[in-house]
Amino acid sequence: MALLELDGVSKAFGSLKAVDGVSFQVQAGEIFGVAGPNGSGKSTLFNVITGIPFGPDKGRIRFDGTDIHRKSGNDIARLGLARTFQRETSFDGLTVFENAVIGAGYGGPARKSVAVREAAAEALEFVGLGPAQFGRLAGELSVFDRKCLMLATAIAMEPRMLLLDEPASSLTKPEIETSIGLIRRIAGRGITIVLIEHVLTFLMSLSQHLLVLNQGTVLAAGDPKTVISDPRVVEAYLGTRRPDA
Ligand SMILES: Nc1ncnc2c1ncn2[C@@H]1O[C@H](COP(=O)(O)OP(=O)(O)OP(=O)(O)O)[C@@H](O)[C@H]1O
Repeated sequence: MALLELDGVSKAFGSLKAVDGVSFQVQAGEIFGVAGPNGSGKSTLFNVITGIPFGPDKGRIRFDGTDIHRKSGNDIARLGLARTFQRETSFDGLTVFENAVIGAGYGGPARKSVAVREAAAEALEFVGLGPAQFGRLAGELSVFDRKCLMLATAIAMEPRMLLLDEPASSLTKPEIETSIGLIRRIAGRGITIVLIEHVLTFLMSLSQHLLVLNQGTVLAAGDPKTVISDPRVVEAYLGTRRPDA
């Protein structure tokens, strides 16, 4: 059974159909890539799946067999579905450790405070933010470290599925390489990953399945190599150029 199933999901802003009748399935254990030109509806898709900040207008979304399209973001997170955001998002006036503690306390079944603190510390060290960083204010971190903190906060929730919205944006090439390794290690923890990314090489090196959105609808989906060779994808994504970057 698929871990995540979307069936005819739509979200409009006034007359703009940002997501328009989208259907797909994500299997447990895979890394599933989502690509598409600017404004094609990728982030809106994540918003409606997670209910943060809004759910869909129409359609059905099932997570591990449970209908989630009418649930609150809070309830969806507690079922084991976490997300990160395109922009580095943290409580900048709190420390690195306090941010991760919020994630650890938010998801999963109620845990004792010692277990919450252990989960927070483990998640931070997992992403490379060691104890020396725990007391720093989140707002003082570099872009890369803030992205790592956002990942740690999500991992600390111990989700079954993690939705990553452009984790490589604003990163240098070496940082992108580190991120690829980190995402593989997150998948290695048994967390199913859905990944939005503009950098196609990043998506290609990580994804077992690839879906391309265009103007809110699914343009192509399937094996990544087949999908990026599809002439409709080449045209929609990069004009007449081959999508090689
Ligand atoms: N809250 C909102 N209110 C009004 N319009 C919105 C809102 N959020 C998104 N849109 C519009 O919906 C469309 C899809 O936006 P979305 O951010 O989902 O695209 P995207 O594929 O993630 O784009 P990008 O790659 O640039 O991040 C765009 O036309 C956008 O302007």
